Amino acid sequence: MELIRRMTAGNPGWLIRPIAATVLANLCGMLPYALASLAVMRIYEAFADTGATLAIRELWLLCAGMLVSLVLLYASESLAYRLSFGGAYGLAAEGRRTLAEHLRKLPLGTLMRRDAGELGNMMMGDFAQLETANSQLLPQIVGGMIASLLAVIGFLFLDWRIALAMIAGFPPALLILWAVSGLERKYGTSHAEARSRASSRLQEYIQGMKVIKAYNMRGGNFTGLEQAFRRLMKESISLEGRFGPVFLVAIALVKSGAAFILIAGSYLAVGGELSVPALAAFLLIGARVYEPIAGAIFAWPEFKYYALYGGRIADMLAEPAMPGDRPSPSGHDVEFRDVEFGYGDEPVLRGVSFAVRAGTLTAVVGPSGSGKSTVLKLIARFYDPRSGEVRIGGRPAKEMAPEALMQKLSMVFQDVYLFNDTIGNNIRYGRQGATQQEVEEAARQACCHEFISRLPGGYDTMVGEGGSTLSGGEKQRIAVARAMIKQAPIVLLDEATASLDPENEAEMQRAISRLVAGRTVIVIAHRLKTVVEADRIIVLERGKVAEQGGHEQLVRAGGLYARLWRLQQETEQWGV
Ligand SMILES: Nc1ncnc2c1ncn2[C@@H]1O[C@H](COP(=O)(O)OP(=O)(O)OP(=O)(O)O)[C@@H](O)[C@H]1O
Repeated sequence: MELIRRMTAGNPGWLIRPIAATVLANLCGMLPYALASLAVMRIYEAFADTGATLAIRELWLLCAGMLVSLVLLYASESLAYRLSFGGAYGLAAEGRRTLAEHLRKLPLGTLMRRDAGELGNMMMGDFAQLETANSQLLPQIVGGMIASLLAVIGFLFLDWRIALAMIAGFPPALLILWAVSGLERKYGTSHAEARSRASSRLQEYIQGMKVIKAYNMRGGNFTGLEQAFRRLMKESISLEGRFGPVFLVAIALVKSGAAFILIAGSYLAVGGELSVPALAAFLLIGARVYEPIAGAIFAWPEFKYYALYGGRIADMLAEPAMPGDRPSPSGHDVEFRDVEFGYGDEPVLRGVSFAVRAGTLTAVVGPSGSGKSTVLKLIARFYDPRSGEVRIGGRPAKEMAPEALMQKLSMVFQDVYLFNDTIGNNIRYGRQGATQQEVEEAARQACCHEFISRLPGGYDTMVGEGGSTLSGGEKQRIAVARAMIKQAPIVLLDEATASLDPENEAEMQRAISRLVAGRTVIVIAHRLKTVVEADRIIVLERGKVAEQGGHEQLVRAGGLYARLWRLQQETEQWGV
């Protein structure tokens, strides 16, 4: 059951029809042999000295039955083939959709614990392994088992002694397979890990190509990648080398049953207890049974190996989604109450408390690493605090459905990500279903309409993955347009530190002043103007609120803010 759960990534229903069709195909596969054996027996009885006459009509009927059974065999096998592939690919498509949806609901912390390439591998590679396993290996295994079971049951009715001879090699074969299954899982897990690691390292290598070229990196810089490939090679050889011979022995033992049929059958035939055609029929059907079992034995370890990938997907799906199902409240104020938080063991925010009134502008300042971005991430519920509370509109954020909370928030972070889609659609991600006019209006407000209109494809121009075809300033303004079209009442903003050219800088400032007008704004401030105009300034130092208040008040207090202020006047930048 656990194996099925893993192989179907939690959706076993998808395999019922393909398995039923495979069973049907195997039943149909036995039919021509059973009818042929019956015909041979009738002919033998007629010519042997038994006094029976040859029933031509019955023979014709048997021949017709064989023809029909061949047609049925073709029809059922093609049905099983279609359903197996349809089921396996449908299962993978549905599984990928479910996993993508689930990832969206997970806390960012859960995702961050994973290796960068692992989720991509899981989404494409692991599901591809399940496709192969469910479309090719599973029918082979199920078919093999059904065929052998039916043959053994049939033989038991005809002659239990022959049936026992037929399966004489099964118990030692099963014993061997059972004995190695623990070891096989161990080496299989190790191989799957090596494969996934090699894939992640390769992905990292390709993604970092810009830096690799820029710094002319080679040789020793890629020992990690080389080691990952070397380990994969060793694990592959070890897996095949260790277990291949074991399976060959198990198959030889199973097939040794044909020799036992011959010995036991000959003995019975000499004693007059078994007719020669019955012996021939047993050998004919017996040989037909061993092939699918051999196929199943070969497919089984591979299938179990793929189940490791299914297990990784099932484990990911079992990761708890972010809790909270209440709608967001109507208020737009934000409050931190004694918030403690850390990404790992080390605390990053330590007892942070502050309140932001609705419709005001609050600037968060502090030295690099003091926890400013973390504060914004907790408001957006990328993470939940370890203790204390983040409250929005007077209610704990962690009780709210993440989707409901997101409708209240617009975010513009420094590392703007644009999807590999048109510029228009990238703005429309802010509000699905927005009309072209609304998109253009948002772009005008965000001071990017002009440069978009100058592009050859206008709003239909494709943006490279990650926004690689646009300048830093253009990307930021598109992000502002995306936030603008959302019309959310709370805006979280991380001002750009990267210096833009004066024209871009002025446009960006204008775009942002339009975005924040009349909203609750919490901004990581890097610019003098923003700090001075803020209704309230929160000064963070090593994860604690060192001071808070208005600009004049904090300058007079002569604390950290006053020091930062003096430094800022020399460097023109906050967050020193
Ligand atoms: N995803 C993460 N995993 C682990 N540690 C993190 C993560 N993000 C931030 N940190 C750590 O948390 C601390 C606070 O980081 P944060 O980004 O909130 O600081 P910041 O004040 O915004 O810094 P900066 O002004 O340099 O952007 C830092 O020590 C940082 O190394």
